Amino acid sequence: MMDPPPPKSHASLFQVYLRLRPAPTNSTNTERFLLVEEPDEAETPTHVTLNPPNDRRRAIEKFAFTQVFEEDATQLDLFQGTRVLPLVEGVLAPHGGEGTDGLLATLGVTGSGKTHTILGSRTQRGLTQLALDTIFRSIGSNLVDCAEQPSLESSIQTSDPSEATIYSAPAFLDTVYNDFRGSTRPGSRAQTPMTVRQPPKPSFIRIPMSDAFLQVPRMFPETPGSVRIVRQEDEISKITQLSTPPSQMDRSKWLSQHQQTQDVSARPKLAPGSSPKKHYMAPTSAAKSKNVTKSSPMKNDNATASTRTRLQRPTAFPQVPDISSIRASCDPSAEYAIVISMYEVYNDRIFDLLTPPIKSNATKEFRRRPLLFKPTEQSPDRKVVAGLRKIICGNLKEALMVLEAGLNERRVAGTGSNSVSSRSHGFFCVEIKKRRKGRTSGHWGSSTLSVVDLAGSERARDAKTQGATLAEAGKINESLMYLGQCLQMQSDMGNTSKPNLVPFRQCKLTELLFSNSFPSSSLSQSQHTQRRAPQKAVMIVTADPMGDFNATSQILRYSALAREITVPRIPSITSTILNSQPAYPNLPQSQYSPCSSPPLLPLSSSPMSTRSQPFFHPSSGSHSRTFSPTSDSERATMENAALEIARMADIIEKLNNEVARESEARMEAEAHLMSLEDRLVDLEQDIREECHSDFESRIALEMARWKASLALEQERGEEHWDRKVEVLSRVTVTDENGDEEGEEDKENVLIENLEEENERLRRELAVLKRELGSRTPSKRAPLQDRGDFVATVKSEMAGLGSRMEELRVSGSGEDGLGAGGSSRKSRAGAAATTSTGSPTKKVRKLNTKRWESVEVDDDMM
Ligand SMILES: Nc1ncnc2c1ncn2[C@@H]1O[C@H](COP(=O)(O)OP(=O)(O)OP(=O)(O)O)[C@@H](O)[C@H]1O
Repeated sequence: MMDPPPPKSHASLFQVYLRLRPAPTNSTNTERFLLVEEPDEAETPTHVTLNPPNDRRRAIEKFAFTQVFEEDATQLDLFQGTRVLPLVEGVLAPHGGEGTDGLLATLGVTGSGKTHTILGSRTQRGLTQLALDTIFRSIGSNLVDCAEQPSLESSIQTSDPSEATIYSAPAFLDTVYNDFRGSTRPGSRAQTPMTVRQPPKPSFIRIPMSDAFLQVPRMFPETPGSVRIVRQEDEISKITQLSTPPSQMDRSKWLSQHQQTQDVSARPKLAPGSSPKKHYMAPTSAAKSKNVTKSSPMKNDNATASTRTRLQRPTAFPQVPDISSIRASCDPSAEYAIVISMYEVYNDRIFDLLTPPIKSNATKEFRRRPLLFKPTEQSPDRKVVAGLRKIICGNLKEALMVLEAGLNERRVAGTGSNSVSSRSHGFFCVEIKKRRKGRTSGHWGSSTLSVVDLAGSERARDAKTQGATLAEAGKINESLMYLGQCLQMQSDMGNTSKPNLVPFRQCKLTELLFSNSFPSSSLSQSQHTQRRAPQKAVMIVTADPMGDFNATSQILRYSALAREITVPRIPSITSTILNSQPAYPNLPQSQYSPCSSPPLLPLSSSPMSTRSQPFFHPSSGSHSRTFSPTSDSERATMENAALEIARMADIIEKLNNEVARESEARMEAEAHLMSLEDRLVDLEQDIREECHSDFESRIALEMARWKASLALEQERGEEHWDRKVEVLSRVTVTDENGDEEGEEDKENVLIENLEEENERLRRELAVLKRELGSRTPSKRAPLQDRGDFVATVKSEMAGLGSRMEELRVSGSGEDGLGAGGSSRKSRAGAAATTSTGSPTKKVRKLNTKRWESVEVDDDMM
């Protein structure tokens, strides 16, 4: 017998429970590969054996869990058996002080019943609803009332370490549901989504998300990947079972009431198993948004409120199982507030499920902003999901409606393995805020119960997923692989409080699940904040004992608290030989049985796998053949052969496992690659759009700058030309003045020259006269006789005379006094010159006296 599972008080990070689901009604698989080991009397089962179907050569594995729940276990059994109550008490902290965080998660292959366990079904409450019910009833009158104390909202907001935005439930629900307050309409939990024909996608329909609350159409605008798609047949079958469970009321009455409110008759009735032909879907939010006119009291929602579709108000929730007798203790000296938040981890990013998506300017699509898991100013030592929207709930109904609103936003899709398959890891967090009673301004301490519905691991081949859904599956499998590594590490280490031994920082999911499992060791821990106790965590592994063998065995391998592997039985011929006489004299006889394999050591390295007792395939022993070796040597040969066969079988098994692992890893890698490609395309698109808008804004800026500088240049150019023209005109005026003066100067120079000439001639004349006077009378020839002299003097005098005349004419023209025949022409020219000349121009006048005296002298001669 395998070692017992660790005691319940064992300090593993997670208590791990296994729940087996009943076979689905449409299951064709009849071979059961998971067998529950009979417990000792008065004990609950804790071990299961995994028998490979149709292949007796494969190893038989045995797994230990904290407890195993068989197919007939009810939701209440789970609630009590998985010890949810101590988790609730941990967060309520009945003995004062800060509470202990609790984590309740489900893990399993797709379709194995995780969501059913944690969130329930149409008729049954899940562990989440049961935990909420317990919390509200246990706190009772110690719960604060936001309606009575409006300041509560802000005081809780101030104490919240996660940069959250906090609202009261009525304010939030007003923006989400129609007629939240007023309606008395007898509602059913199963109102029919509006039907819309949608031919292009024939095999799926879109409906609101939760099984438990099918009546609500989508709250927020449709976003890629955020729709819940289910096969119509499932949906029809669900709808026909909605509202009050038929077991609780007369079926015909229920049906007639149901038909009144649901209009089911409008839809085609499907035979069981027939494929859907017509399709309906909830109206798109864009279409519905036109009807939304009521203004929202919530900040930032007004912009989006107009584009959001409101949900139909649920009026009834399942009441089964009834846990009114179960109550957790709470701190009577404290007052409590219950604050709910919801988020999902999708493609390794965290998205708030209670904040509506925002329309992107670039892509015009509604998108959620991913949130960060980080330390904040008020929580430097612990990472928190920062920036969530949190809702203060005053009663169970409000909490359930908030839960429903969030579930509506969670990503789910129909796959080959599950018609309503979760495509993200959903986190539902109930924060218990607590402070001393009567301290109206006191700080609110807080501890959280997180309920996690993990997405199921799946094989692409079985799930028949492709494109984005396959890529999602790749991400899901990858994160579950990391989770598996962490869980394996905890089971291998037995008890580990050392965070560095558990590789939980590899992805968001494991960070969120494990980071509160270790006591904070941060040096930066504030003096005011107490060192928090590590969270208490419960993991419920769900499995279908007749489902996918490979996927189930893989999940069991890494989630079980302990594991033992036994090599397959030796062929019956060998066992028969060995039967006749013990072949292993060193081992006790008690370890053999007539049809057993040799006592090979288990293969697992798990601490619990060191025991040597093998366990056997149920069918072994029934095929024995007798063979009697004749001698010792034959017997020895046969023994060796048997050992060799066992060794070979072991190697083959290992190789088979290796191949299975490798092909699984390859598929995961391929899916991962596809998801990366998708992200790359998205990223490229975003970058292109960003560049485009950036480029456009730069061009616009440059254009504006260019126009401004052009205008400036033009202005400067004009100014420049104006100045040039001005300078030119000034220069022209100056030039004109300069010309007149030059002309005057020239004339003056000419006159001076003439005067000098005149003077010279006079002197020459005087010299000649003196020379003449000093000669003898005989030699003295009259001047008239001297032709050369007379001619020279006469011609010079005539030249001088004419030039003088010219000057006179010019001077008289200036004065306007001159007149007479030949000078008239030059006077006109002079007049033309003086018209542009300076008015102050003065022409020097010839000394006519001297000229006249020359003429007198000439006459004398
Ligand atoms: N214990 C159970 N009893 C009755 N029905 C069950 C049980 N477990 C699961 N089911 C049914 O099986 C179907 C699939 O279960 P569920 O959606 O909970 O699977 P899941 O593990 O959450 O799948 P996924 O990972 O794809 O989301 C549902 O219709 C659910 O009602």
